Amino acid sequence: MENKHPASDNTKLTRREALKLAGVGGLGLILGATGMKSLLPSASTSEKAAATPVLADGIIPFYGKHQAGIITPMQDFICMGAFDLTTTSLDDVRKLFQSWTAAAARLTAGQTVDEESGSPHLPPADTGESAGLNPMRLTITFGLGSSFFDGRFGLAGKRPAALVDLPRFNSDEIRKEWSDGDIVVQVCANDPQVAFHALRNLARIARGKAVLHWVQEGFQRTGAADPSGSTPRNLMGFKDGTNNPQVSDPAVANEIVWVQPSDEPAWMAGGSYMVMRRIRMRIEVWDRSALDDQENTFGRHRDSGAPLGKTNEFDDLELDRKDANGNPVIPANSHVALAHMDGKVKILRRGYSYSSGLDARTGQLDAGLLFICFNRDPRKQFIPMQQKLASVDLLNEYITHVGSGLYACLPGASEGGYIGDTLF
Ligand SMILES: C=CC1=C(C)c2cc3[nH]c(cc4nc(cc5[nH]c(cc1n2)c(C)c5CCC(=O)O)C(CCC(=O)O)=C4C)c(C)c3C=C
Ligand SMILES: [Fe+2]
Repeated sequence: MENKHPASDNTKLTRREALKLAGVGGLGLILGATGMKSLLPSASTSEKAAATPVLADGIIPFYGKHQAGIITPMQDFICMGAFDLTTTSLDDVRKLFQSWTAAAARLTAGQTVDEESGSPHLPPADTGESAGLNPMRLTITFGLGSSFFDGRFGLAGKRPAALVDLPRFNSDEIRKEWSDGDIVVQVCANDPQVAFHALRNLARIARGKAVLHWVQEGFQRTGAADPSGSTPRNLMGFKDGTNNPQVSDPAVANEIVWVQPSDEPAWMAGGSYMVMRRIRMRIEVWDRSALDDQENTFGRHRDSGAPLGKTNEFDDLELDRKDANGNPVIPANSHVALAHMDGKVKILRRGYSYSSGLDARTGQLDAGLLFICFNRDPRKQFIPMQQKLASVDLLNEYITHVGSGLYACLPGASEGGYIGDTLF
């Protein structure tokens, strides 16, 4: 995860500015042949032909070797949902993914979900709430849960060995309503309405074939609130994401995130495994604990984000450093000391804070971390790491895992193909 927030992501051009820039041509704006109808509110036909600008900064290409939304630098908002298939026909599943692929390509390019029929007697193709909006770096990422391979579609033999049922970890209080699902769709954007619009329209397309099982939303501080793009803070007040691997380096991404052609099965090459954990924080208890307890819990200073005993956020973690009494400066059961895994096991974290009102039973805030990570093989990465954390992490006093899912995120699709075409 990179922590730079391009300030331009939040720059919405007015129609006049967009047309002006389009006239300049070749200076950062691309004129998309497919058009950007939803970007410009009502334009005359001649204007549309002359200027259908694509805001280079607002668009993340949908097609490619890998799905977007995995090593993509994080957007400000997430709206993700899991679907359960109601059809038992593989042909229906294929058609669903073909329709979703076409819709996702349009939406991420800032277009409506489909062409309108023009008939006032039919429901509009698009629900309309993102009309005129910049796509705001929208990405849509699809994954398959283990239940997808349960035999309904004749694909049981194709289930990846890495797509295990996650074990029950110490202190888990996992609830079905926030867990699993046949298919997961992760939607991220720098605008919550753009993200919601995409998931809602994908759910509409799925009608008769799949229904939503859960929807979870998350946020971090926006690029507008922190144009410098420093590491975002979680709801416990600590910088979260500092020591994420530098996946802009392809060698690092191939090692940690992407399933390689040499890995099994072949149809997952270029894909990745996503773990989702809804982790509730006992915020009220945390807020009553002393600053030094908080810092010992994470093993980092709250203000700077530096490892305990150091000054700067990106200073090296030196876990064997001792104080004058011979005790580790960073407690051995602190979160970072454990999650570091001796530097041998790494994951790519891409989580968001969530806030879901009040728990009516306790009168406490229902808030925490929608933890999301990507890894090449969860049996070697997430699972051993979480086993270690679940057993002794000081952070466990303040958190509970209440939702869970593991999904095989398919490789990317090329134009003319569809997400899932390597499998069905
Ligand atoms: C199994 C993986 C992890 C879970 C679950 C997890 C939960 C969790 N983490 C924080 C806050 C922080 N985590 C930090 C570092 C960090 N966390 C993980 C893994 C999981 N975290 C890793 C691999 C690392 C990096 C370790 C390293 O090598 O340095 C930090 C420190 C800053 C940073 O590097 O990001 C914070 C803060 C919370 C609040 C949480 C559950 C609610
Ligand atoms: Fe962590």
